[in-house]
Amino acid sequence: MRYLTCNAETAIAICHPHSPKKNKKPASPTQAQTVPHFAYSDIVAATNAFSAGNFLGKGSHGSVYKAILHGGALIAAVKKTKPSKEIEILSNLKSRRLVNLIGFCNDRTNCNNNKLIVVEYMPNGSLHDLLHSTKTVGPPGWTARVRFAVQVAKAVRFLHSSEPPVIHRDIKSSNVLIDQKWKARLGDFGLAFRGYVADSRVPPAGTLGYLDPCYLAPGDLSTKSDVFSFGILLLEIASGRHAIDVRHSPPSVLDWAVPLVRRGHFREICDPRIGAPPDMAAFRRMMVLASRCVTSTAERRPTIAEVVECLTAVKKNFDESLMWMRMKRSVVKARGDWFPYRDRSEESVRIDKGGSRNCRRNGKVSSVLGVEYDNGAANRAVRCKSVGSVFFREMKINSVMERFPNQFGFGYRKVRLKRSRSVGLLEHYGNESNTCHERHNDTHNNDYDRVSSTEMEVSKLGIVDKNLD
Ligand SMILES: Nc1ncnc2c1ncn2[C@@H]1O[C@H](COP(=O)(O)OP(=O)(O)OP(=O)(O)O)[C@@H](O)[C@H]1O
Repeated sequence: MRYLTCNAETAIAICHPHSPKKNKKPASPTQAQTVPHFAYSDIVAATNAFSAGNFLGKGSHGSVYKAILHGGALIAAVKKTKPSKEIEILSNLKSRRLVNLIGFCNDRTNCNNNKLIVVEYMPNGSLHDLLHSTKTVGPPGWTARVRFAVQVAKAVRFLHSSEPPVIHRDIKSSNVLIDQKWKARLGDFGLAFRGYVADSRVPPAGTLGYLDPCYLAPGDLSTKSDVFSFGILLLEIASGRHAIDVRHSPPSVLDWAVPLVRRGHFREICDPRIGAPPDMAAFRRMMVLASRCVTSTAERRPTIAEVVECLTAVKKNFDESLMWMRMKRSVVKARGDWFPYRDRSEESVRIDKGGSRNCRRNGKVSSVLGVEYDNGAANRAVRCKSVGSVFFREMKINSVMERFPNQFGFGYRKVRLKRSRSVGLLEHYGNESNTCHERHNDTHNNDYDRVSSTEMEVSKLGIVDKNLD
């Protein structure tokens, strides 16, 4: 449901919030790429006469239908569009982050003075449905959510950095569609504005709950209005709450979440259906970012480029944390009865080796020669299912360990065995002050490798082989 609608005929004012280029004209229609025109009869045939079977969803301008064109070679979505600049704007934009324009149909008699717009078909529905529909398999997990957020932010960054800039003005979860590769794309340019903002005469428009409160008059339009809507979307993604939901008090996700961020109650914001995020520190950064996006002073909001940068870092942290969790799990899985978990009387080493072809192939656990300690304790090590060597090569272990002390809290250390270049987890149950030398007998090269004992003592967080960085 849209809050206000746009009179698109007035939507060609020329300005920019930060670097006004008043004399710069928008691209003329001739500069726009030629957009294929479809005959109405072709659209009717492609949508099976707008049958219920082809129905995809309903928006404020009408229904959206799946269209099978060119004898099945092209699958598209057809929707009605009000007289607006949507086709002109979309014809000048092409990005894998957007739901791109394929063509249009402009049959005045059949379309009731509206145009039919043919866009790329997104088989996995909208982000709104994924987050809120009870019909879908289950709500997306944290990795998918952050990935979607990064992808949408990149779409907005693409729009804002276009020449002239495009302001979407209707960023919301139902306008984020999921493609066949489960990547998020930004669609619905019915309210989009293309040009430089200073002389804007476009009446404010947007959707209730996502609309920037600073955007009260045409002259208030800026790229920061999109940043505000994106901030609301980010809160929605994190909490699984609708932007406005009258079943809650307060109904607005903004009024509910921002005070929680201020009080530092980040866990309460997390969508209860999917539990805690893999990296709480990164989640906190994400929520602080969302709060900055929705701040009431537009100038204090970050640019979308900053948003992309921050979210990309959050995504990386989430990925790394999940990798550690998986690694831990695989180590625990590999633990045999012969290796008592709770026996902390001696030190022990487990090696999750990424380099063994044998392990990768059959996933079997094999024992390796273990560890020699200065205190002479006999220890055993187990090498378990490989979790991928490429990933490890990219890891900056030092920084990872600093960032995720909790990951190491119960005794795992990540090590790389120098000569074999394999990567392993070292489980360190004994006295922290013990000096530990690891001897690893690789089944393939029979090399004995040593992990520096000094580095093991570097910090309580863990030990790191210097060569890793
Ligand atoms: N390209 C597409 N591919 C697949 N499904 C689509 C596509 N575009 C829209 N849909 C479906 O149709 C529904 C309606 O889309 P539409 O863009 O018309 O409206 P909306 O964004 O939900 O609301 P509003 O018109 O108020 O912005 C979407 O929620 C989505 O499920």
